[in-house]
Amino acid sequence: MTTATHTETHGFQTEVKQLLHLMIHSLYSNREIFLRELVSNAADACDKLRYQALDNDALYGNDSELRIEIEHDTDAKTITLRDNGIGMSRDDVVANLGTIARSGTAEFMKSMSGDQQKDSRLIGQFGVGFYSGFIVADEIIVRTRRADLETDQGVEWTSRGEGEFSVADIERAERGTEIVLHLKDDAVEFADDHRLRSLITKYSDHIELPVRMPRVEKDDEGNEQVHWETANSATALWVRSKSEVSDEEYKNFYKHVSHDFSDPLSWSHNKVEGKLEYTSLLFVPGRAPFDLYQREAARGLKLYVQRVFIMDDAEQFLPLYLRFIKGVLDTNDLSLNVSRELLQQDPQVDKLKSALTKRGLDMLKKLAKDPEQYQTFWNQFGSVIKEGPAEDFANREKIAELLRFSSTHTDSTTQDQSLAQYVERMKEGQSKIYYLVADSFNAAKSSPHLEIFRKKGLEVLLLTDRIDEWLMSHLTEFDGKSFADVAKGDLDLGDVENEEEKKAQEETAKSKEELVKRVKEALAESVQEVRITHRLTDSPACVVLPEHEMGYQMRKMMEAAGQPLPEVKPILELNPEHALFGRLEGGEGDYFADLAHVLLDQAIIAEGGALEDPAAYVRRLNGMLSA
Ligand SMILES: Nc1ncnc2c1ncn2[C@@H]1O[C@H](COP(=O)(O)OP(=O)(O)OP(=O)(O)O)[C@@H](O)[C@H]1O
Repeated sequence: MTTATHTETHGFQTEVKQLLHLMIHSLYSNREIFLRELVSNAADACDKLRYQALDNDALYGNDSELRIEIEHDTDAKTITLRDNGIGMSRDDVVANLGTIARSGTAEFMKSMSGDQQKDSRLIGQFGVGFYSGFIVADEIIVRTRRADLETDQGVEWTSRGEGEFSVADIERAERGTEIVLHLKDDAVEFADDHRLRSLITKYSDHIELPVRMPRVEKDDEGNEQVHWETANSATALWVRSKSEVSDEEYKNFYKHVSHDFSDPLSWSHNKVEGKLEYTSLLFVPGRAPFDLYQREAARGLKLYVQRVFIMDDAEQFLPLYLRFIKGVLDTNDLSLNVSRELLQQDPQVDKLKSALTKRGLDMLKKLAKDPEQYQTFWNQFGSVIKEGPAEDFANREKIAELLRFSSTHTDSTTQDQSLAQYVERMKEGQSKIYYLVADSFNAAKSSPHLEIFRKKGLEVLLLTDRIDEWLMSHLTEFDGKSFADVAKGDLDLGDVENEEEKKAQEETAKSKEELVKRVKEALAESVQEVRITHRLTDSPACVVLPEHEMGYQMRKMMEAAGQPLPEVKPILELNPEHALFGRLEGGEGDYFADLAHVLLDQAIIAEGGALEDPAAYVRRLNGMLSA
């Protein structure tokens, strides 16, 4: 019996309390994952010890055979997990087993709806980790000692998972951690040899460390003898050859490295020998984590050097736009004593990064062959991929092949059209890929700029993600075709229009020169130019921006980021076929000026723009309506 001294009681951080509460609701039918989570932690603790022992062999003491042990006691209704890994100090225990370090967790949990709270896949993405023990236990006792501390610096942590825990100092001869789960009455089924063995095979087979369980045998004299026997295959999964690993094993391994509860969408396992020597196992998750857009969120691969675990979240090996990829990199090209700092200077890192980037892109290209799976991927991660062309110029063509868009071809919000499909559908004489950027799908779909394109049967990509304009400013061409924003510059439909049409348009423009001049005078400072257009069929007017001007979407983003921008005046284009154009031609004095202003303001509104003086617009319009 250990004597506990200096007992203190602490409250759990609010996030932990919320998590414990949610877990009970959402994870009931997934209860067995507690074993996977605790074994993962134990394996991580052994990995950390092995890594630290590279510089300090003394940490092993007289026990260098790293292992995990699991035993149960049916009568006492307990399961005990033990590891001889790195262990924890008292401060570590309070910090690690009383809080959730991941930032944004509290906000995310608050934002979850009732149904979402019951969705195990959502709650699973926190990495419920250690706390999952409380799905099956109504009391957990942790006894631990950090490998570099003396035997009198052991710690005992106890909690019933109800808001608080206590910690005390204990004497502990062994380093590492022991976790005793006192099972709830409805979870005693887990205190069973057969059940535990099958769970270990299911979840922990691929862990390189032996997971051992006791087997009681009677010797010749009838005395009970306990043999510890390894219950998993204890070979790191990525070391095995592809043909030996089943899909089920890959999926379980993904859950181990990612702490995700859902299956991955796809994976890519490669062993490379030659100039670079590495094994990589990369996964595409099925669902985006809540902190995908938070700068400080953990990302990156689990890094091993010659099979020794070096660090989690090694972010140097993949570009940001592939930050959702999870997995393992095991290489012989780095030295065992690499640290995060050293990684930044090592030239091998860049080579590995470009190799893994290629692997990642190839994996996505393959995934794209299954349109349904790829759509799931795109809906979750598409806007991250859109960061690609700006970040990774060298791979921009490959990235462009992976992009999916909404388009006038489908007129649906689903982004499912590739550039290759667009190019295939291009009309004879069409040389450009047309696109339109707007704030929302509806604004895009009914933009006046599309009128002529619809009339001529020309497809236009409809871009409504915040990042789209940024994306398009980094994509210059695809398959030899350049991109053209339909709301910027002069309208150029190339050879889709014949010479006669062009000539007729020029003539109309010429004959209306006088009117254009009058409108320009009436609008004075509000526009930089007025011209006649044939872009429009139904609308009387639209505004366009000069070819190289920043679009409205990007302006809004820059302004929101506190970046002041010089004002740009729009170009107003008028539709000579429209009835209101006829009114303008016949208009005089105030009526003429009011109508010119109303047409300009309406064009800005249709564009999703904000009027500088909305009240003036309303006044003018009402004046005209009641005239
Ligand atoms: N068996 C163990 N030995 C040593 N430290 C442990 C052990 N189990 C947990 N810990 C420590 O407690 C921390 C919190 O564990 P928990 O499982 O809650 O989250 P995590 O493993 O960090 O996160 P995630 O599960 O999302 O990866 C771990 O990071 C580790 O530092």
